[in-house]
Amino acid sequence: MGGGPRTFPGGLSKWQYKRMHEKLARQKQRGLLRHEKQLYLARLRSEIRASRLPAAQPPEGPTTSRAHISALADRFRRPGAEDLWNADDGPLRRAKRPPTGIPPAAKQQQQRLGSGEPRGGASWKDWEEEPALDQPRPRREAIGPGGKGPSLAAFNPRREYRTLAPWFSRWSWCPNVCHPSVVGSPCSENWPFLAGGLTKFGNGSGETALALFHQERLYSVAARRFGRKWRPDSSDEDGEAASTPKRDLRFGKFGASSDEDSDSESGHAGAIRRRWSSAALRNCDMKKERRVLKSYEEENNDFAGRIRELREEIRNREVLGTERRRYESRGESLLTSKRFDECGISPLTVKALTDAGYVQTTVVQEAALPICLEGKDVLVKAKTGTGKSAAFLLPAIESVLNAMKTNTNHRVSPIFALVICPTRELAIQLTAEANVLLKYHKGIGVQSLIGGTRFKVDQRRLESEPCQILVATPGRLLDHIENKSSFSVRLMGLKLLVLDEADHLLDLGFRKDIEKIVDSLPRPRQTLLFSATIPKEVRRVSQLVLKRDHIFVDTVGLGAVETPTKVQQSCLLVPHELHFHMVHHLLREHIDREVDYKVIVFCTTAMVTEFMYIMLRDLKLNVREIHSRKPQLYRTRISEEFRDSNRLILVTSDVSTRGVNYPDVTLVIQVGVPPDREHYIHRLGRTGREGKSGKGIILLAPWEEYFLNEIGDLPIEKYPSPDIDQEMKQKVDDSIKIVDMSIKEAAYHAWLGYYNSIPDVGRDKTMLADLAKRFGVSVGLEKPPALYRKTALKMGLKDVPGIRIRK
Ligand SMILES: Nc1ncnc2c1ncn2[C@@H]1O[C@H](COP(=O)(O)OP(=O)(O)OP(=O)(O)O)[C@@H](O)[C@H]1O
Repeated sequence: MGGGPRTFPGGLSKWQYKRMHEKLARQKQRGLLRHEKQLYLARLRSEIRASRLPAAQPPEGPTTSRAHISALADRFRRPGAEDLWNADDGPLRRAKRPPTGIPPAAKQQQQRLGSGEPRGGASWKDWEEEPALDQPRPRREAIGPGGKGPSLAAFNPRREYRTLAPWFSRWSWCPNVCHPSVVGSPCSENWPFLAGGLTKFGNGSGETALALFHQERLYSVAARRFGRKWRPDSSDEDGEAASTPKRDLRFGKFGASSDEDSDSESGHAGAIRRRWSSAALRNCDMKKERRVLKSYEEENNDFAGRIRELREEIRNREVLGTERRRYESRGESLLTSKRFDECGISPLTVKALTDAGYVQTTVVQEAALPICLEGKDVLVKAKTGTGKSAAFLLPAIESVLNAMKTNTNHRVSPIFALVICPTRELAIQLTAEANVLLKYHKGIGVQSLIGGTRFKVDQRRLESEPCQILVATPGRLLDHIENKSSFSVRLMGLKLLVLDEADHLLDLGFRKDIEKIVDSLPRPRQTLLFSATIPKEVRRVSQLVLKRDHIFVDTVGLGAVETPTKVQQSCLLVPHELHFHMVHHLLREHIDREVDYKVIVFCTTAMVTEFMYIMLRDLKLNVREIHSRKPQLYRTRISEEFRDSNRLILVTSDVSTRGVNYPDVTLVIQVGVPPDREHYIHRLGRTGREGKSGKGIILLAPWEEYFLNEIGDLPIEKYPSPDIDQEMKQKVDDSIKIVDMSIKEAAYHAWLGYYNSIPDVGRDKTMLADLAKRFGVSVGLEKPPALYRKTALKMGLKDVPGIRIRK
């Protein structure tokens, strides 16, 4: 006889029980197959629909190499695209210049101008003469003409880009930068020959010469990507590039994943051209085609046209520059003179906006709305609290209105607009804001799909109530896509996708989920990406979700301060042992000064947040907590309470870092290093919203001071170290004592895990263990609590002195 019980639940015999389970498994399998089939059919239908609407499709068929280069160049010419340069883009091609330091094309241009020849006739070949490709190239001089500064030929982007970028941006925002009156500008100091050349032509021809210079740089990079044949002399001053084996003919540098990079086919006579879909991020969505390289000159002979385009672009930049200066001269007032009724949005939406007190647009709304409403893909960067939410919700509503005109015969309406954001609080807030804007649009519904609620309840709500706009967090959204075929079918009608806090969503933590989600969405759609911070790496990845011809709207500006100017920022260095005392002191001080105080205290982890909350509550402060370990209903209730009240302190973790709009926050305290610069900016951005003033203090232990290098460009002052009187210190110590030992231990473990994940700290495990011990002492632990062996192994902390392992 086999082992195990002889009777099974329901009085079934072993075999009956087994058969019942097999039957259930078969049913499940069938269900899954059915689901897959539905998904497959839905995709087929969408493909067929898309093929019947050729105008809405991304361009098909092989692209010429010229168009490819031109597309690359286009990206580089967009305002703010300077930060797309890779560190290894290589040096510029050597430009042959007369000793006067004036570029040859510029010189000819000058002559043509003198003789009345049109400016647009300058040829690319005039500008540069390339030595024979297989000939050894002369080593470039390090000093520019006249020995005064670096020459164009000596320009090494790896080293010089940081110098050049602010100059470029200043030039791009300031049409007169090359005028003789600004000879002392960075342009003339760093690039005397260029500035000299440009000033001689006055403004207009300076533009052309500079455009040529710009184009030279664009094309040298494009050509370098195009293949070895067009790579310029790679030996730079330190000879590093020359000694490094270069990868040959390769395309698709933008955002190529590592396995794409290691494609062994590259490096042969034919180049592999890769075309990314605008919708999906996976390899399977990539087409490979072989083709023979044409000579570069053959493909680039319409230079007059290119120059005209570049001049057009420069003019646009000047207009944007004027706009920006106007904005700055208003003292960063949030609102512009443009009203919503001039934006081309539906009158019913305008009515709802007026009811909500929105009459004029904010700077970001003024800049982004027309482009979004045109149906273009957009990447928008604007400071925290400047009204980005409305800037994407309004186009979402418009796209639903447009879609509903043609899609009327559905029993359950498709989801036309999908907004994805990283946290539940933000999703709830956006849903509420969208509801306000939809006040007069009967029959259009917005719903949220977030974790922490019951799947079945969500499902019923989605099916029974109107939902043309969906605001979701990635995890729960993916859950529905993977487990509910009818939901995936509804998404097949999608017209607009928005990623709010896009940099965070495209960051490693969320990237996989976002890839899967984007994969399951229809391709002909508009995509909008919004954030207050867009780091360079994310900018590259974002290009895989956006169409090639997307527009980058940057209301912050390259090199400008990314934080609200009216927020006073300071930093306080205090040993760990005094962190909690110091937080209490800062809060007391602020409460005494501000009648209607509203403070957010950010802690590194959920458990440290809980510890801080219990301690401050015991110290009789009016305090609330929100973190990931609290149930969703509780989080929502506290979030609403904090939004609507004053004289309250919210202790929270990173769940409140991004997007959440709590009006009139007077102080933000950040305890410990944030995971990165972006977190610092977003946390700080909870105050000083809508152009109001506020204060931010970051409290660090002396060993955490290294983080200040990451935010060194922000206007942060040193906070004078306050004295904590003995009586207060004793009170805080007493409150620390009353916190439950299990919470203290959990806080220690969480702290250790958090700092272990920060590369700058987690590298040196012995030091980390020592610092964690000090943190443990600061929360009242006499000795560090033991870790599970498995956890210690995972964290690389096994056998590290100071780390105790549970027996
Ligand atoms: N046109 C407008 N007129 C008046 N107030 C506005 C306007 N647009 C937005 N606001 C207000 O500005 C505040 C900030 O808006 P919002 O939350 O959209 O900022 P955000 O840029 O998305 O911030 P974050 O980067 O933190 O997500 C909100 O209180 C909102 O009501």
